[in-house]
Amino acid sequence: MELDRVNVHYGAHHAVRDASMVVRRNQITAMIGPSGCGKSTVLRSLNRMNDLVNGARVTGGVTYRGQDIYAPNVDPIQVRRHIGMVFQKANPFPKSIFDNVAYGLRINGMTDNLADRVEQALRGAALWDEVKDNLKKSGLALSGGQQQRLCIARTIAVEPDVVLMDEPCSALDPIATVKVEELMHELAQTYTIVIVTHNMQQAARVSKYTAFFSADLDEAGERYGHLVEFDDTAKIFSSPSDQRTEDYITGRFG
Ligand SMILES: Nc1ncnc2c1ncn2[C@@H]1O[C@H](COP(=O)(O)OP(=O)(O)OP(=O)(O)O)[C@@H](O)[C@H]1O
Repeated sequence: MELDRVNVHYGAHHAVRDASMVVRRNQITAMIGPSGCGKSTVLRSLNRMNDLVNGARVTGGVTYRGQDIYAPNVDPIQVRRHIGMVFQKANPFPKSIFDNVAYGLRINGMTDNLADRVEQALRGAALWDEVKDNLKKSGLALSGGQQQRLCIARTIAVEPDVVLMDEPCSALDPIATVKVEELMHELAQTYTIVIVTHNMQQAARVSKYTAFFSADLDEAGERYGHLVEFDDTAKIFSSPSDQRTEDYITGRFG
């Protein structure tokens, strides 16, 4: 995917200015930066999730495999089918484990071999062994870490290309976090992953590329977010080009 000078407004507030970066296939790309610098906003612009936010407006180019996802003939629901999303707080439906995973499959008419598809998705999310004897149990009865993996299973069941993750581990304990991080590495063999994280160590551990965002004040004193630096994760964390990145990763601000 490619972002070309992406700008996002919420009503009159110009929240993100001129963010340009690429998202490489089958790699994990992390977005880091202090609170309010627009990481989630930019993430949501990658699958038109901002369309669902009142007053949000995205301008600039977002292309997926060369196609402008904001072009008038593009159906946002199809965009989200190819570019799925996992949220900060696991949000299983009040349904059985099976039906949680089958939900998107049914909506998208992917009901041939439904049970196999559900199994594959649960295996892909490293949850199958823990739930295979309890598929009728409510998704809400699982632990937090299991719920997040159920949400990952639900997302990958419809076979997206890209999985966007908005702070997927921030509500998890360290053991569940390690499981989801290990899972990300496995998922990256099949999917392209973009993760927003507050946790710099997590970005350093899991990602190949990192985008560092920051927030500044404009001439009118309004806060806006922007992309400071995008590079290999190893470079961002060892010898960043920009002093602001250096200050952030060494804990001098943010
Ligand atoms: N739904 C919304 N409606 C109005 N303004 C919003 C909305 N979501 C975000 N914003 C504003 O856009 C700016 C960027 O917010 P965003 O949540 O993208 O930042 P972030 O870097 O992900 O922050 P955090 O790390 O705290 O989650 C902030 O000023 C925020 O107040």
